[in-house]
Amino acid sequence: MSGTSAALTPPADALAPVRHPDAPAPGELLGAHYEQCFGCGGEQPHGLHLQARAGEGVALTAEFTVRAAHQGAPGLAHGGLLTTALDETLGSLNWLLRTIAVTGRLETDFVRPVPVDTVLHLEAEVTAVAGRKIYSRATGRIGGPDGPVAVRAQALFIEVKVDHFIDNGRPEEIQAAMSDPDQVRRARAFEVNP
Ligand SMILES: CCCCCCCCCCCCCC(=O)SCCNC(=O)CCNC(=O)[C@H](O)C(C)(C)COP(=O)(O)OP(=O)(O)OC[C@H]1O[C@@H](n2cnc3c(N)ncnc32)[C@H](O)[C@@H]1OP(=O)(O)O
Repeated sequence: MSGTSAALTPPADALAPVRHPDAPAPGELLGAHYEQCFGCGGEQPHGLHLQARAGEGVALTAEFTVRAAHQGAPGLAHGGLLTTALDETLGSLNWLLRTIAVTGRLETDFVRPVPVDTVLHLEAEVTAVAGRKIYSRATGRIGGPDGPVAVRAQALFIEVKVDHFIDNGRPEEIQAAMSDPDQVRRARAFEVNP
């Protein structure tokens, strides 16, 4: 059984999402938005190391291999971890809009257990945009990109400015990020979204 709460249903005046002209080309890897990110960063030893690849329109695919460090029950992925993979995948969609956004709401259906060493094949798309609100959905399959659905999610992301992170993040990490020219360039490129 699954369902979607009213908060994840776009309003009648919501618009179709528009891929930004400078979005990565279809097939291109998006790379990490922050190297310390648990979802996509390369500097988190037990992180998901999720790799997302731009698709057509405002859609993408991603892969994540479940490791022993990601268990909940013996030999099975922790549900919260799978939700994290979905959150990261859905969040990556905002790169294609060139919009900085944070997760406001995320609903997950767990359909099948996911064993350790499984590659989770994710696909996600933005379905609608209403002002600062970005509606999206994602599916995770096992056994191959066309395998059975193991997890699916719907989400609402809310657009924010870079100041959201500067004002709320722990000062040590904010200062380190602000002194990294690559990180600043990535953040500012998003902020000048016309
Ligand atoms: C230094 C460089 C850094 C660079 C970093 C780049 C990194 C990229 C990062 C990637 C990160 C990866 C991903 C992560 O890990 S993101 C991490 C997890 N998420 C968060 O930490 C977000 C925490 N929440 C907040 O900060 C605020 O609540 C936000 C910003 C979301 C909204 O507070 P704000 O005061 O701004 O706005 P508002 O309250 O007027 O709401 C606006 C509209 O939205 C609607 N609404 C809001 N919430 C919900 C809800 N739960 N369900 C349904 N609807 C909701 C609300 O009704 C309203 O609708 P309307 O009345 O307009 O119709």
